[in-house]
Parts: sequence; structure tokens; C-alpha cells
Amino acid sequence: MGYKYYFNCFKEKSDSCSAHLIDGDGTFNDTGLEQLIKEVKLGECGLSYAIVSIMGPQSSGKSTLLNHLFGTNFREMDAFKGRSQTTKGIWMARCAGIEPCTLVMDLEGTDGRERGEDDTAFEKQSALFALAVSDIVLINMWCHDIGREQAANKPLLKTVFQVMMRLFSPRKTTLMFVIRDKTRTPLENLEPVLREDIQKIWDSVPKPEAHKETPLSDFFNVEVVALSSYEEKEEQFKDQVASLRQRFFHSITPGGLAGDRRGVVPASGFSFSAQEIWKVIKENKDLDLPAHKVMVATVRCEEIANEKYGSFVANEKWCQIEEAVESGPVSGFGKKLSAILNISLSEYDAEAIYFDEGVRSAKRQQLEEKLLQLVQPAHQSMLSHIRSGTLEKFKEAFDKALNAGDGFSLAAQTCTQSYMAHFDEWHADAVIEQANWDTSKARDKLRRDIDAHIASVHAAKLSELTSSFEVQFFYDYPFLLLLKLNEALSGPVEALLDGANSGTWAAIKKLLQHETALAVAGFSNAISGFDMDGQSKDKLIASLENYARGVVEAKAREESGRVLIRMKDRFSMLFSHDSESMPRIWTGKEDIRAITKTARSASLKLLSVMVAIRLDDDVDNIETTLSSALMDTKNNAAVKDRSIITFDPLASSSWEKIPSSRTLITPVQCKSLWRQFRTETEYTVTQAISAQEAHKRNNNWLPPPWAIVALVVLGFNEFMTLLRNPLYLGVIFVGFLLIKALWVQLDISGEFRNGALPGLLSLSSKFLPTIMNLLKRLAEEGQNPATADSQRNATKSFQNGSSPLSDSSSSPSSSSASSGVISPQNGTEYSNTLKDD
Ligand SMILES: Nc1nc2c(ncn2[C@@H]2O[C@H](COP(=O)(O)OP(=O)(O)OP(=O)(O)O)[C@@H](O)[C@H]2O)c(=O)[nH]1
Repeated sequence: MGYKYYFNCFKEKSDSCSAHLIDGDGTFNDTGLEQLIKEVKLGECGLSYAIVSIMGPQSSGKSTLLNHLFGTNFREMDAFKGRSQTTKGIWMARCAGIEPCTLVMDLEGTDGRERGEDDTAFEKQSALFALAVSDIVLINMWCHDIGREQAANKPLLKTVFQVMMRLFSPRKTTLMFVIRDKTRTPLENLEPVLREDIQKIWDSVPKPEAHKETPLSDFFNVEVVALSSYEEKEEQFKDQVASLRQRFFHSITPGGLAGDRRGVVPASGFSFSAQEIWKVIKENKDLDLPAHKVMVATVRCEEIANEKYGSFVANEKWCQIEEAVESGPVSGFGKKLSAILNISLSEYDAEAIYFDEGVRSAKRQQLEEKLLQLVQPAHQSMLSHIRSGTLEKFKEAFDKALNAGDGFSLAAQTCTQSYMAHFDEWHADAVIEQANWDTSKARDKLRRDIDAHIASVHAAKLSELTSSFEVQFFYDYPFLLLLKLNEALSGPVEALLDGANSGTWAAIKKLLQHETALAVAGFSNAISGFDMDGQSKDKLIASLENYARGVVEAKAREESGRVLIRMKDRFSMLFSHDSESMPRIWTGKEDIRAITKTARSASLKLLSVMVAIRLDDDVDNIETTLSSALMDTKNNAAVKDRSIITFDPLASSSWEKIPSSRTLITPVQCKSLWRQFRTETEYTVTQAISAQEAHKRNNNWLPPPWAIVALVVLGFNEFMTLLRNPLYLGVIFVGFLLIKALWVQLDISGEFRNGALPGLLSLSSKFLPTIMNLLKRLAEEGQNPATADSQRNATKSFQNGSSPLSDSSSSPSSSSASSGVISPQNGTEYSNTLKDD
């Protein structure tokens, strides 16, 4: 039943399941084989397939056996035509209903009646091919040939054993001897004879050195079966065939009928492998099966890889992604592409799994590299989109943050951090699992772009600020600040220099430091909101400090131009005022020389302070130099003495230890200034001396002692005469009064205060009119009657500067006046008037 079922099953599709693998001329029918493999889906079998072949003498019923055994439809000889060759070359067909997929090859008969002896080469070639590709080789033989010297299969076996040596590393193949037309002799008796025959043949075959001692069993599993005659005992034949068929099921499992399958190639490589083996056999080369296996693996894996690459290129999803990524970012790019790549690689793995591992892995790697190379431009585009997209989004967010009033620095930092993180996130979405590309360059580029944008915005903002409030700050604030600084320094510096003393520059320095520190603090506070780098800030602060110093220096220079005035002021202040700042009255007691020296010293001190800017801690000896050069009287005396030549420390245009930049007044200028100062203050001193002398003169009415002695000696007689005659005394007294009146009237002492000549000139012009006036008034007084209040009038006139003599003729008291008697009251007033004068 089973046999019939499989046979029928085969019959339904027999036409499509066989191929003429190698034709009678030895041409390999690769197309036919491919077609057969495709039809029987051998490519999907991996290693689960078996190849069976049959050899044997021509017309020995091989095809008949195969057709019955495997359900094939190889051409059988028509029994009525007699024995002639029906099978040319090698045919191949699928064994119907046998699992795993088993292919069987029907070889051309070996006793070559048709081809003749010359064609034995084809027998060898086909035998070698069958041994190279088959797991099981059936040797069809007539039962009556067993133990016969001239057995038909003897040359065949010889050939089989010889070619087996040509397989570089032969695999163990199952040789199944199928005894046809078995006789009544039991198989148990036949088999030893057959095995003996086989051994004899094996022993007779010349072997290479390496296999000289190798037993037959190392190369072959020998199996023997016997079948009844198909022609005479068909039913028995069929039953025995059906029984034999069972042995071909799962033949490749361990312990199965198939050999060790060391050299088996994956099913998908069978076609190529068979072609190559035949090619090598045709070229009469030795077959190196391991190398062949690697070669087959290489070719097949490459084919598979190429096929997978091709199918990836044509993959619809990939094409869509590739197209889409050109115009913009693709969501889930990495995942999608990774999945497609995974499919391709998995397919490759599945198809190439049974090939040599080394080859398979190498080809897989190549495929992966090729695929990644293919998708890299798309990934680059994706990265580029992500980078530009992130940059654009950063720009928007940054602008927004700035517009929202966030500080520039804070906004830049926050947005940068945020969008770099976004980039990482978006980039993670684009990562292709299989690729290990370094994307740090893209990240770095984005960072550079962001930084460049921040820098450009910063520059633009600063540029925009020219018309904005902020620039007003940048322009106005420093201006206001400097103005304030100027005010804070100018006035105090002027005041300090005005009262110049040894501590002036220390005080100015302290003031400068204090005001600069205040300004710097204010400026730092004001610019704290701007993203100004430390260097620029330090630069501005340094400028501010320089400006402050510049203000002080400029003020000092300005003040140095007024040094002469200040020296004179100081001189005059000290010279004309006493220690209590009261104006001096030159009474004669003052030491003008000492006062002058003190005043000049103070002026020189002022000069020494004003000659140089001393804002640093350098020490100089300018004051000493000036003092020794200008104040030292001994030195000056020496200079005046032209016979002594001394060194003049002021004969220079620069001060020792003082650079020209800090010099306000050069030594030469000091000398010139001092000379001018002396000249211009000389007059004041002279005036003081004159005033002192005048004061002395005014307060000393007595003649010199010698004059008094001379008067006493020479005028003794006249004095005695006057004492003896009182009339003379009265006349003298009246004369005295008259002269005194003239003295008062003409203000003689006042006139002579400005010198003798001007006094004489003035008196000469006033003398006559005064006399005339006196006389006139005397005349008038004489004519007017005496009044009761004559005494009061006399007093009035006296107070008005009139001579008391004017009343002497008209008032009773005038007699007393004329007689030289002055009332105590009048006398007092007179004396007061003199004092006032
Ligand atoms: N005596 C005998 N004859 C058989 C047997 N089987 C088949 N034959 C006959 O042998 C002849 C040849 O059969 P094939 O199957 O074509 O033989 P073959 O070995 O395939 O022939 P080639 O392909 O030409 O080498 C046919 O006439 C068959 O009927 C058998 O078991 N015993």
C-alpha cells in the first residue's frame, strides 16, 4: 500500500522532478539542475538532504530499480527491444516521498558497449562525481557475477576504488551492493563471497603512500542487499524494493544509511558545488573536498550576500526612507533602518548558516559593511537635519529667552544645555543598531554652530546697543562716572596742592585710591548684568583707574602753572600776618629777616611739592636740592662770590629719579621761578623795612643826643637870657603855638611820610594859601562881636581843624589862649587829634 501511494504520488508530478544533469558529452546542465532544485525546494533544506546514486553495468535494471525504489521516472529500456543503452550521462530526480529531501542520480551503465573501451574515461569521471557528491552509492550487480573472475562489475569497482583515492579528503560513503536476480542461495552465503571479491579488488587497486595500509572500511560502509528478478518475480521484487525503500527514510540521521557526511555542502550550494566538482573532474584534477567546501561556501555566501544586498536596495521601505530623508528628518529613522537591515542580515544568516563558519562570518561582515555603506549617506542626511533642526530650534529658543529679558549669559547657557540634550535625544532616535559610527563630529559641529550663533548674537546685540538704552549705558554711564570721578578728584587735589606740605602727595594718593575704588565698585556693579568677559572688564577697570590718575596728574599740571602766584600768596600770607593770622604792624620790634626767611622757606616748600607728581612710593630729594640751591645763604654767598666755582644742582632739565612724564617743573624752571619770586617779593620786604623805619622815626621826636648836648652847650646863654626876660618866653611860646598850628594845618608829618621831596613840594604849594587863610580867618574873627557861646564856637572851630588861635581875639578865653594857657579840655582834644593823625 505504502509503495503504491508513494509511486502514485510521484506519478502526479513526475515530469517536473527530474533533470538530465550531465549529458552524454559530459556537459553539465546547470539550468536543469537549478530548475530541479527550485522545484523540489532543495535550497531550503539546509543540510537536511541526501544524494543517492546508482552505478552498474548497462541495462542491468538500474532505472527500473530506482523507479520502483524512489518513485522516479527514469527511462527504462523497453524489454522487447533487447539490451541497449538507454541512460546517457547522468540523470537526477527527486525521490518521491522520502524525507529528508533525497535526490537520486542514475548513471550511465559502465560496461560501455556503446562507447567502447576509449570511453572508459567517462565512467571514471561519472564514478568520481557520484562518489564526491553522494551519501549512498548503489552498486547494481547480477547475482551470478558474485565470485566470478570476469564479473561485469569488477572494472567498475576498480574504478570506484581508484577514484576514491583522488578525493583529497574523502568522506565515508555507503556502498550498497544491490544483487539482482538473486538465486536460491541465501544472502548470508553470498555476502561473504561478495565481500571477499570487494576486498580483493580493493587490495589490487594501487594506492597512494598515505593510504597504503588504509582499510576499505575507512572509506566505505559496505551494505549488501539482494532482490528477486523484476522480470520473473515482480511481486517479490516489489515487496523487497518497498522494504529497501524504508532504509532510505531519514538516511542522514546518525546510524542511518548515509555516510559520515563530512563533506556535505548546504543544499543551497549543491548546484554550484556539483558544477564545480564536475568541472574539476573534467579538468582531470584531484578533488580537494575541504577546499572545495570552503570554495563553495565562499561563492555561495557571496551569492547570498549579494542577493540580500540587492533585495535591501530594492526594499520598498528603505527606498521610502532614503527618499524622505533627503527632504527632511524621518521619525524613527534608526529603528526603521535597523529593522530592515536586521531582516537582510537574518535572511543571510538563515541561508548561509550551513556554510563554513569562517567564510560565512566574513561574508556576513562584508554584507553588513556594504549595507551600512549604502545607508550611511542617509544617516548623514538625517544627522544633518537633526543638527540644523536643533540649531534652528536653539536660535528660536535663544531669541525668545533674550526677548523675555533673561540675562544673555544665562539664556545662552540654558539654551545651549537644553538643545545639546535635545540633539542627543534626537540623535539617539537616528542611531542604527548595526553601525558604530562616531557622531561626535556632528555634535561638535552643532556645538560650534551654537557657539558661533551666540557670538554673533552677542556682537549683534552690542552693535544694536548703539541706539538703545543699553548702549546709552555703555556710553553714558562711563561718561557720568568719569565726570563724577573728575569732580571727586579735581577739587580736593586743588585744595591739597594749595596747602602743599610734605604730606600733600600722600594725601592725594590716598584720595585717588579711595575715589578710584568707589568708581570701580560702581562700574562693576553696573556692568554685572552684561555678559562681559573678565578680560574686557579688567581692561575697562584699568582704563578707569588710568583715567582717575590722569585727572590727578592733569590737575597737578594745571596747578603747577600757578605755582608762582601760590608761592607769592603763601609768602605774603606768612610775611604780612603773624602767627595768629593777624595783619602785622611793623613797629620795629619784628625780625624782618627771620620772617622773610620763614616765608620764603614755606614758599620753597610749596615749590618743591609742585615740581613733580608723586603718586608712587618713590622717594626723591627734590626738597633738599631746592633748599640747598635756593635757600642756603652760605651757598648763595659762594655763588655770588665769583671766585668760587660750585656745582649748580638746578642746572638741569630733569630731576634725579623723576621721569619726565612725572615732572611738572624742571630744575631750570624752578631756578627761574625762584628768581622771579624773589624779585616780586623784594618790594614787600623793602616796604616792610621802610614801614618799620618810618614807625621808628615817627615815634622818636627827640633830636639825637649829640644835638641835645650841642643845643645845651651852644644855647646856654640864650636859655639864660630867656629865663631872665619872661617876655621873650611869651613870644617864643606864641611862636611855638603858631608853628604848631601850621604844623597841624599843613599836616606836615603826613606830607613827609611819602618822602622829603614830595613833602616839600606839597607843603610849598599849600603853605601860602594856608597862611592867607589863617590871616583871613583872623581878620574875620576880629570883626565879629563876641558871642555868649564863643567858647563853644571856638571849640567847634578847633574840632573842624581851625586854629585855636582864631578864637583868641574874640573870646574871653582866647586871651588865655593867646597868653599860652590851654584849657584842659581843649588840650586833650588836640592831643587826640594828633594821635589820630
Ligand atoms: N532479468 C531481469 N531483468 C530486469 C530486471 N529489471 C529490469 N530488467 C530488465 O532489464 C532491462 C533494462 O532495464 P533498465 O532498467 O533500462 O536497465 P538499465 O540498467 O537502466 O539500462 P541502462 O540505463 O541503459 O544502462 C529491461 O528490459 C528490464 O525489463 C530484473 O530484475 N531482472
